[in-house]
Amino acid sequence: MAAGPDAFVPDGYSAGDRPGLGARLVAAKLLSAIVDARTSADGLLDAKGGHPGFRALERRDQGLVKAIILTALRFRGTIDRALDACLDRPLPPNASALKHILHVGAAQILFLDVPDSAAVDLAVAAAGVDSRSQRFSGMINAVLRRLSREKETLRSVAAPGENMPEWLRRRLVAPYGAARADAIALAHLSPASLDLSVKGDPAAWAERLGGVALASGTVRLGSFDGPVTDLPGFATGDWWVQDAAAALPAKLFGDLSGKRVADLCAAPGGKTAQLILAGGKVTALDINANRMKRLKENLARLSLEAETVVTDLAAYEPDAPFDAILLDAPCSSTGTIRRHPDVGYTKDAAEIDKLAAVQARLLGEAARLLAPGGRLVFSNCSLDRAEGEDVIAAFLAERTDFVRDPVSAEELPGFAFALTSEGDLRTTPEMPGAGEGPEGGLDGFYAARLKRL
Ligand SMILES: C[S@@+](CC[C@H](N)C(=O)[O-])C[C@H]1O[C@@H](n2cnc3c(N)ncnc32)[C@H](O)[C@@H]1O
Repeated sequence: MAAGPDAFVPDGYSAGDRPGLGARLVAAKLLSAIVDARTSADGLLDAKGGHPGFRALERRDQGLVKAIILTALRFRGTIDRALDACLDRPLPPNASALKHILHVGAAQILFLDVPDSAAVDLAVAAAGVDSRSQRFSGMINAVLRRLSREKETLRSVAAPGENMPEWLRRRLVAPYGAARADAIALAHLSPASLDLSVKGDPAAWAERLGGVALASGTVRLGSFDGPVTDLPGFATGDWWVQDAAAALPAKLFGDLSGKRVADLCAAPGGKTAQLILAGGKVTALDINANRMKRLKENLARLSLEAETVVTDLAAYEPDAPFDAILLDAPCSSTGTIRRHPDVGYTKDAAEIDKLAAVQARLLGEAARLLAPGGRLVFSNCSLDRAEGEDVIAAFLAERTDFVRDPVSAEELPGFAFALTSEGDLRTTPEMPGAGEGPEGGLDGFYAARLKRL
């Protein structure tokens, strides 16, 4: 039997006794798993494979837990400051369970459309069933009530960088400067738009779905908060979800008609679909069998075909070299924080250095599979130079049989602003995307195109 919200409740008490309590207990528990145990939120907040407590909640409560957690992470700095302003004395050290209960309450009071009284009462009730927090019930009540009274002043973001974990801010200030790091931090506070890559006719799909067609062909629907599977064109396989920036690296190959193409870190297959539609005879490779299963399902829905191989790239020995290779390498994903605000709390600088070494190794493996004269695009969704520009600089310094093949503005209509002086692609979340207002924003991406001499 799956553990329900009662799994977090002591004997003799049922979370079901109090509507909404189960959702708050699960939210506090999962916030702890993310912040203290550095577990990825995606894995926990999955209706099928997620945390048992989350899976056991009603669909509506699952939506609430998701909203609470994403908001609590997005505004973690602001919430910390607001709570500090309402506390008479600092929280006791090691009172992590108490802190999560307060953050769950504060996220609702400051940023979500939940009656303040319910948020306060349920935080007090959540403390009542947690042996470590019981004795703080009175304090929680007083602090959250004060927060509710003063929320108009306390919820504004005091400094652009206050919601960005310090380690990440340091990593971004160095390459981008303080002003751009601040702009990135502010962009992280708004959820990303829903972007679709379409098999054909972006203008018609934009009109049909009520979105806009970007110059790159992406259809942007702005904020969307429902199951994408219900949208026209999903069941018929006319489009797939893909951020506008994530769709750019595969475009750097242009027409692939008649070419042997390898997508070497392929799953779940957004870029594989693009390579097939560009005319390539595509081999999609990935080390992860579960993710490859998703790639196959995605291609089947889109009625697209590729050869699929599940293996470690290091062990792959194809019959012949490839004319074009995409290496969309695993990375820290700091470019996707608008969608995944947990990344700032589950990753750190040491992990970035580790991933940079993995990327360098995978790039070496990809290079041995490319035919002379062939092109290789290296990409990933990190904002960090160590995982992007530095990997390519080190590779080119060592491999004199490869040169950079700079991308020109004409190749990426509407995205000239994202090209570096060396001809690489570099997007960051504060960039315009659709050009203006809330429709703006892009995931952070890096891509470099190389040519084998
Ligand atoms: C960023 S994801 C790829 C996303 C994909 N290109 C897309 O657009 O849908 C990176 C992928 O690299 C795969 N991977 C990591 N290490 C690998 C290795 N040594 N060999 C092959 N694939 C690997 C992971 O399983 C993961 O699916």
